[in-house]
Amino acid sequence: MTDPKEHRSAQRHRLALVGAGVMGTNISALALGHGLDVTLVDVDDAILAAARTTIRQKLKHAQLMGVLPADHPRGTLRTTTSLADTADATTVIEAVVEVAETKRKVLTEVSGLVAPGTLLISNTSCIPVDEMAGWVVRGDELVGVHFMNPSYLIEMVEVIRGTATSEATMDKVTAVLTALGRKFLVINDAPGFVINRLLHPLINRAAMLVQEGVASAETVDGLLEGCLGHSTGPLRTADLIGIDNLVDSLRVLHERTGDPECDPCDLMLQKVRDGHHGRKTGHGFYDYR
Ligand SMILES: NC(=O)c1ccc[n+]([C@@H]2O[C@H](COP(=O)([O-])OP(=O)(O)OC[C@H]3O[C@@H](n4cnc5c(N)ncnc54)[C@H](O)[C@@H]3O)[C@@H](O)[C@H]2O)c1
Repeated sequence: MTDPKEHRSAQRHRLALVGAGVMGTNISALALGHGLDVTLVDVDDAILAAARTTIRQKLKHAQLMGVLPADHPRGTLRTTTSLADTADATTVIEAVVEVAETKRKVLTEVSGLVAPGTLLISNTSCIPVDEMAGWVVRGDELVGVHFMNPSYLIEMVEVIRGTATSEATMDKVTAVLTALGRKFLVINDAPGFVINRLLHPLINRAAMLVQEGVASAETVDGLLEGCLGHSTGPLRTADLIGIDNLVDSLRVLHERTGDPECDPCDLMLQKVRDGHHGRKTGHGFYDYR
């Protein structure tokens, strides 16, 4: 049975999510499944209609996998194209594309709309929190939370504390992540944080091996799964993340670290030009059609 205290705690949070793509739909399903009401914002109604279908499928999947609180009443989903509808949220999660200019616009506008004390989370993959803190009205209320994909299946998240992030903000993010049933580890700020500073160059290198004809995608993944115990190889992971998002994230990393391993390889760039972005378009390193 649902613990009434747990349910009341979920009702205390009003979540707004900006960006209804791969991660916006993942985090919405996680939140709704844990009883939190969600306002989901994106730029047009067609994206929001597709997102509603995806969220329904993800909730069904999460339920079948037994990862949602049993008998927990679901939260309510509201979708909108107006950022002004984030104004009454207690927490806003930004999950738009990994392009600094887009994140800057959204974060600046949202931070001007919400009341002081509203928790601002960015689901950034690589853009440092300190960089984003300069774009918002109250940098101490911003924190990075790197939710994993699929968000409802992977319990652990990476929390990035910026230089300005206050203790009160850390208390609020702890409360939200607890309501979402997530475990977390806190790290200091840096481009790509821990996970993507390690994962993204690995994926780039794996794609380079395919590009150079050393091995097929299946073989690269098969070796990392069979020899190193990865649950899914780097190229299947690339298809799940979205190759367009990976290329954007690698560019962010390359610009900010100068690491040549983060310069996106030709094969990934070609896949983006061809519209082969991975699972979300039906084709990437593998065919899903
Ligand atoms: N894909 C992953 O596995 C993954 C994992 C962790 C973190 N992230 C990060 O999460 C964020 C979102 O990634 P994604 O994979 O969901 O990207 P996506 O491309 O699937 O979705 C991004 C969404 O943002 C929307 N958007 C763009 N500009 C907007 C605006 N001004 N207002 C409202 N919505 C806007 C787009 O229409 C799109 O629906 C990125 O920062 C990414 O790096 C991604």
